[in-house]
Amino acid sequence: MGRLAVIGVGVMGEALLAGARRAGFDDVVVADAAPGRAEQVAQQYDATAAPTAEAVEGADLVLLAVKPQYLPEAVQQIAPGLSAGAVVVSVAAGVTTATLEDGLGPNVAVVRAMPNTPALIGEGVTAISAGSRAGDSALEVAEKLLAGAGEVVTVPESLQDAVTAISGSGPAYLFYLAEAMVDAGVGLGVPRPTATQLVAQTLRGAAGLLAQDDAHPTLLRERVTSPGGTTAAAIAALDAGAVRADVAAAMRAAARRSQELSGQ
Ligand SMILES: NC(=O)C1=CN([C@@H]2O[C@H](COP(=O)(O)OP(=O)(O)OC[C@H]3O[C@@H](n4cnc5c(N)ncnc54)[C@H](O)[C@@H]3O)[C@@H](O)[C@H]2O)C=CC1
Ligand SMILES: O=C(O)[C@@H]1CCC=N1
Repeated sequence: MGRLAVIGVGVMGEALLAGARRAGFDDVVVADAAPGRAEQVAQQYDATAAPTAEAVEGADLVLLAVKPQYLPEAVQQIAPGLSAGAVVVSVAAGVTTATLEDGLGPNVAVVRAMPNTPALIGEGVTAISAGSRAGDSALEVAEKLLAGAGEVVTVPESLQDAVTAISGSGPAYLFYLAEAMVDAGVGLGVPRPTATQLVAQTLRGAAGLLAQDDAHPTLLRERVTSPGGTTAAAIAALDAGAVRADVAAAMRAAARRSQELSGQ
């Protein structure tokens, strides 16, 4: 599998590193700008810590997991040390493969990826797109890396802003819904720990039903909704509050922000 370098081991870098270890990558170097962070993560995942510029030396595969705002600096640091033919996978929201290719030079293949935080428990989903110099073998190696963190789908880069709005930011929408449900449950008199347990297991169970073959959200919702019953009353209140339109507006805002980040 060759050597993997992970540049930036914050929330997402650590989640994908855990996945990479599960997928069998056993020669891993990690770097982070925060003092002591790389050493701590290296110890936890049986990897080696190195400064950013040195971490990529001899690496066949490089995972870039720093915030978009800090990416130009990280790219500048790693470009001189990259091996010819290395594959660089970036998870930075809104940063195009063209921008990365400009900064990294002509000798590497770039793959843009949008993962999500359930990667932490191997239940993530990542959408990947090939840059202009990334052929099938580069996509395959990126897929191997990311498959340890969950499912992987390939999309044209033109859809990256949209998939960021769906699955990249998506877990936050569900946590937001969970917070609202717990608070409302407490408002209805249920103790907070019990309300939290009920909401968490309801989301887990509903997600399990949705993940079954041929599952359709509309049919699943209809199965819960008895004529003249409690669910019908709840859904009518959601519709009166235009929640469906609000979800669409929220996702358009996320896609727009992803696009804005491309211009920065
Ligand atoms: N958190 C999420 O749900 C998702 C995040 N992403 C993307 O993942 C990237 C990382 O996000 P998070 O992990 O949430 O951020 P984070 O802030 O938790 O981690 C970023 C890490 O990069 C380190 N860093 C910054 N500059 C560096 C440099 N030059 N060399 C080495 N390390 C450096 C920071 O010290 C930090 O530990 C972002 O580009 C974000 O767009 C993508 C999908 C989902
Ligand atoms: O909020 C963000 O910008 C990152 C990208 C997708 C999820 N978190």
